[in-house]
Amino acid sequence: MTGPAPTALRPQHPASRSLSGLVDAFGLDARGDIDGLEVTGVSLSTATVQPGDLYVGVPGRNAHGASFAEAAREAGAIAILTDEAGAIIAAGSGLPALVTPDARAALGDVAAWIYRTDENPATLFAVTGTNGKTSVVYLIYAILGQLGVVAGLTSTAERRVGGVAVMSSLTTPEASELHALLARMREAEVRAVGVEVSAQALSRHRVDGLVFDIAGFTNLSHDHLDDYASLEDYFQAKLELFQPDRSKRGVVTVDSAWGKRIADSSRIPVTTLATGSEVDAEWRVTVIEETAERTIFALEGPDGRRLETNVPLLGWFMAANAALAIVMLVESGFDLDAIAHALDRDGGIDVYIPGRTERISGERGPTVYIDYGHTPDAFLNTLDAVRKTTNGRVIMVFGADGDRDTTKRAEMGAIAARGSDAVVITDFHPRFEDPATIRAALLDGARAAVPDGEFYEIPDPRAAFRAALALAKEGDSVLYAGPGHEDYQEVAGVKLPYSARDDARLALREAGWM
Ligand SMILES: CC(=O)N[C@H]1[C@@H](OP(=O)(O)OP(=O)(O)OC[C@H]2O[C@@H](n3ccc(=O)[nH]c3=O)[C@H](O)[C@@H]2O)O[C@H](CO)[C@@H](O)[C@@H]1O[C@H](C)C(=O)N[C@@H](C)C(=O)N[C@H](CCC(=O)O)C(=O)O
Ligand SMILES: Nc1ncnc2c1ncn2[C@@H]1O[C@H](COP(=O)(O)OP(=O)(O)OP(=O)(O)O)[C@@H](O)[C@H]1O
Repeated sequence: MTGPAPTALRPQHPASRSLSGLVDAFGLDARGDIDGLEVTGVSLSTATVQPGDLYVGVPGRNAHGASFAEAAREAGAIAILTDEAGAIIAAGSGLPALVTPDARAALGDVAAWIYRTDENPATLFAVTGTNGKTSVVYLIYAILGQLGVVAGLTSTAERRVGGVAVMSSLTTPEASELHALLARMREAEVRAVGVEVSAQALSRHRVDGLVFDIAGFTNLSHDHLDDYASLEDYFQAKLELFQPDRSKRGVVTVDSAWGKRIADSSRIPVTTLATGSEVDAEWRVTVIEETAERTIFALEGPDGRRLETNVPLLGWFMAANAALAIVMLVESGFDLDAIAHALDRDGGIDVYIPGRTERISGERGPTVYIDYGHTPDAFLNTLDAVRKTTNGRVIMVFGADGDRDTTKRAEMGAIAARGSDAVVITDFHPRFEDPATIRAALLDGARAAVPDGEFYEIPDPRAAFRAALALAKEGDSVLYAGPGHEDYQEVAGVKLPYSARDDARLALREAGWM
């Protein structure tokens, strides 16, 4: 794929360690002369290799990473860590090989050793679930800031060290990048870090070499059935986070049966949280008021502990996300009263989450939200929240990912059709799929659910958004779901520049609403 070069935050002053020390520590089979070699970093991709790095060659979908050993050497790598097949492939590269049966499985501990991330670690918060991970990670980061704690985060949107941020590519970085990031955070005296953990990260060793202090679970619903054979397999991948080799304690939202199963099957101490009054839990969040600007909620816990505050985001689920963030902080040792005091002082949770039900319209005209929702459940919840705060019509714009779970498209179309007064179907990231086929699946789902619905099919997202805006009047809402914080559209292997947020602001100005 072509597009902007990946960026990653690494330690600015890495300490070197001896390569033979690494070989001894992990019982690696060293082939070639490694005498006197010092390693300062580790990378899984030639695109990110820096001088002094150990390059890690793992088998991939398209190639064995070891076939890029020569390029890694040219970029400054001093050796390659790989498997037996990789050692044969890399033999002519001029790099000494450190051989292990499964280099990906070894990577987390190797990266932890190279970056010494087990020394003086920050408190680590992991968040998993189908929807809400990024939001909870940002909420933890924001509340920590309000408590005066220097914090960091890694999410689908950004990696953040104190005030420094870079855009993310994967939701959870590869272990090499994650440990480098944690080392950089230690340099910046970050004391607490929120880490968004995808199921894929757990299945692919990306969070190896770490034990989280607190793991949080939001929810589970239909997604990623391209990566997992069934929802049960996807659930089992997430459940792994709530076991002693991954996390010390857990906080689990038990609104769904999946949450209850996590709480019952985990082998670490777990605290439960529920929304509303239907389900039993130790902590309970109750929504008091939902407006287009904020959601006010109460959180009640054991021993009569209680907090009332607000989050400047739309929807009951953002109150649930905020409650999960607060209970995770309490479980890590922060006092609920101290949190309540900081939030009262600041008039609520002072958070900005890029592209999550982000209201981008001004005082006049229809209310416009740009959202990252790309699952049936996210559509259901955001549409419900928008409907509750809209007097007029709700118009929805969306597309679906190409080369990703195709089985959710009909359901996305159906939910959009049922929840909106008009639907504009457009292109999202077609990738290598035919975009017309993706739109047709969404439209079929919409038409099957609401045969006489008002549907438009407009391939170009800029034109689609303008068409939706032209349908809207004062008092109406436009929900554009999918692109969220992203600044590109991926078509046939190329990332074309496109920010839905910037373009929507431009369209609002063109229409005279801003
Ligand atoms: C399908 C999949 O999992 N792909 C991952 C895989 O890439 P691949 O198998 O396609 O790699 P490949 O092209 O065969 O190359 C093999 C190796 O050679 C290296 N290489 C390749 C070419 C080169 O010039 N130089 C080089 O070093 C590659 O970095 C790789 O290590 O290995 C790469 C790193 O080794 C990953 O970055 C990549 O994740 C891709 C980008 C991905 O999209 N993964 C998805 C499934 C994912 O993880 N998604 C979740 C989303 C969760 C959510 O939002 O809910 C996530 O956590 O992001
Ligand atoms: N607790 C929740 N329950 C259901 N839907 C939610 C919840 N929180 C957020 N959403 C919806 O899901 C979308 C994605 O939210 P968020 O980015 O926080 O989730 P995520 O789990 O990080 O997703 P991804 O891994 O794809 O980045 C939001 O824009 C919103 O539409």
